[in-house]
Amino acid sequence: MAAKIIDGKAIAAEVNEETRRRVEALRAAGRIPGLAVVLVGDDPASQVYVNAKAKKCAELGIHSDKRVLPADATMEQVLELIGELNRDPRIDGILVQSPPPPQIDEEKVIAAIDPAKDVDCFSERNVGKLLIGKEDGFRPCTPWGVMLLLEKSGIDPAGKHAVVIGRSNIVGKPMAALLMQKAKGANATVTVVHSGTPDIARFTRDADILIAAIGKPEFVRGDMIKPGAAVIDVGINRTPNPAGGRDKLVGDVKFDEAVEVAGAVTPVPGGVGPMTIAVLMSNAVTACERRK
Ligand SMILES: Nc1nc2c(c(=O)[nH]1)N[C@@H](CN(C=O)c1ccc(C(=O)N[C@@H](CCC(=O)O)C(=O)O)cc1)CN2
Repeated sequence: MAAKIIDGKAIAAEVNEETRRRVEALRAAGRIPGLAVVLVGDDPASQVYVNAKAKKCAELGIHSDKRVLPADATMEQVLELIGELNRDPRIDGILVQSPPPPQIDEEKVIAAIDPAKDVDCFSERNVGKLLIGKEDGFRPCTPWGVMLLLEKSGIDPAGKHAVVIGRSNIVGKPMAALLMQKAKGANATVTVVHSGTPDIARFTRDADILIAAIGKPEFVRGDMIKPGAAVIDVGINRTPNPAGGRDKLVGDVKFDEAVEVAGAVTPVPGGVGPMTIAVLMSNAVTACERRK
């Protein structure tokens, strides 16, 4: 039987509706949440994402401040801008679109963001809070988006074997931390596999929940999936369109094969991507709600 297709757009719309209500309540109290989105350079995919963030802010009533620095911007310029945004009382959340150009030390830039405005949850302080289960930091956008997709699709990780493919700071590591947390909607037994793991399929075939975040187009094939598993595809890979025109988007999972084996699967596009932006919006509003 073909797998259930998890509709990330529909679930993101539910999350956004809740965020819109919170914005309305803040505005009624004379407060307007503000999000600053910093793009260094002109990477086409990053431009798509920052524009999508600004558009979603406008839809939800969040003030957005998009700042674009040239591809040859210096560390000093980026740090000066972060300092300005840290001090700006209209700005509750700040993010720097990743990846920045090579001359920019991303770790130093993240460290310069006021942790109370770090709505990406990339800073050492907020990642630390996440690891120890403190809830006064922020929820990492893509991994928390995955947790919501599971919850809203009726997939409870408790007692299940979750396998995360990939160990990036943005997705793999926080994803594993969230899934293993002793909390309602989590409590999974987690394995993380990565480029240094021999025979990845040996682990993925045992996964009740498989999260693919390795950045390799269609890496997960049907024969790597346990029948009935939930397969969440975090990958967004751009490949040339054989028919010409715009690049084709493919995930880290070979969708046509996965759909024949899995119990549930997310598509690309329209799966995890919209959730990333929905959680970011929610985090920006949380930052505003917390501000004295
Ligand atoms: N500072 C950050 N940088 C990056 C993050 C992040 O969370 N914070 N994540 C990714 C990019 N990203 C958000 O920034 C992101 C990626 C994809 C989508 C999305 O909605 N994708 C659509 C397809 C859109 C398209 O490319 O045409 C989908 O999957 O349906 C949203 C956000 C790396 N950088």
